Amino acid sequence: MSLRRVSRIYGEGVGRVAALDEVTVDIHRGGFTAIMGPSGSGKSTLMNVAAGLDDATSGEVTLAGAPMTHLDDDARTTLRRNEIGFVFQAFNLVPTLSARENILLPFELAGRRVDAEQQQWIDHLVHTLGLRERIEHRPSELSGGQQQRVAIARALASRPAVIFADEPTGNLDSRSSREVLTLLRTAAREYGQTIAMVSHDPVAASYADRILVIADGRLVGDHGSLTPQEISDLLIGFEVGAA
Ligand SMILES: Nc1ncnc2c1ncn2[C@@H]1O[C@H](COP(=O)(O)OP(=O)(O)OP(=O)(O)O)[C@@H](O)[C@H]1O
Repeated sequence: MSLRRVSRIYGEGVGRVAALDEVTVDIHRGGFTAIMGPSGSGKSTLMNVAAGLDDATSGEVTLAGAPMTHLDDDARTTLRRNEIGFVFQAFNLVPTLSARENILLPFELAGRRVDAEQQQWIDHLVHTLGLRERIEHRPSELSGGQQQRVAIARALASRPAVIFADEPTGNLDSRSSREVLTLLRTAAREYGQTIAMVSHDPVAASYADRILVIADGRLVGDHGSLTPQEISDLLIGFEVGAA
């Protein structure tokens, strides 16, 4: 996935806000990238524009070889369904469906049948994520950590070009958080799954192999793997700098 001089401007005149200001970045295949920055710096906007949920005001977004910014709504929806997985803080599972049905939902929505190879992959995920015993349960019968594992299985099931995770551990206790972050890291390392995670949490970001820092809509930092302490120090620098 790549962004070339991508801007997203809201409002005009005195109310004009450049939520993204000429951001250029490549997110490499199989990488686990954390997107960090102060509140209001443009992280959600970056994710929404990269995922085609919001339009860039200018610049180019390319996803899985397709020029997202030049597609019509239908083509973009299809690209998003096939090539992007989402994991949110609030899990976003359908309460009336079982874990199994939630995992298969993207295939249903896309009108795609699950072939034998995909079924094998899904079975593997369910087993690896420790969900086998819980697969017929509804979300309300699962713990927060289990619900997030279902959401991760759902995102990984169709092997999308990229998974966007927005504060995926925001609602979890520290043990479940560690499990979920380890899973995301494993998905990138072992399955080559590209993951972009927005987080405020230096511990969460320390699981990533790359850390992007956004401030005032601009990309101001691009680092390899860092410790939680190094990440905290980095962010304090920007909070102070922005004040
Ligand atoms: N629909 C909108 N209309 C006007 N301004 C907006 C809109 N959405 C976002 N903004 C502004 O764009 C800037 C970036 O917002 P964004 O939500 O991307 O930040 P963020 O880094 O995700 O923040 P947080 O960490 O608090 O979630 C902010 O100044 C915000 O007020």
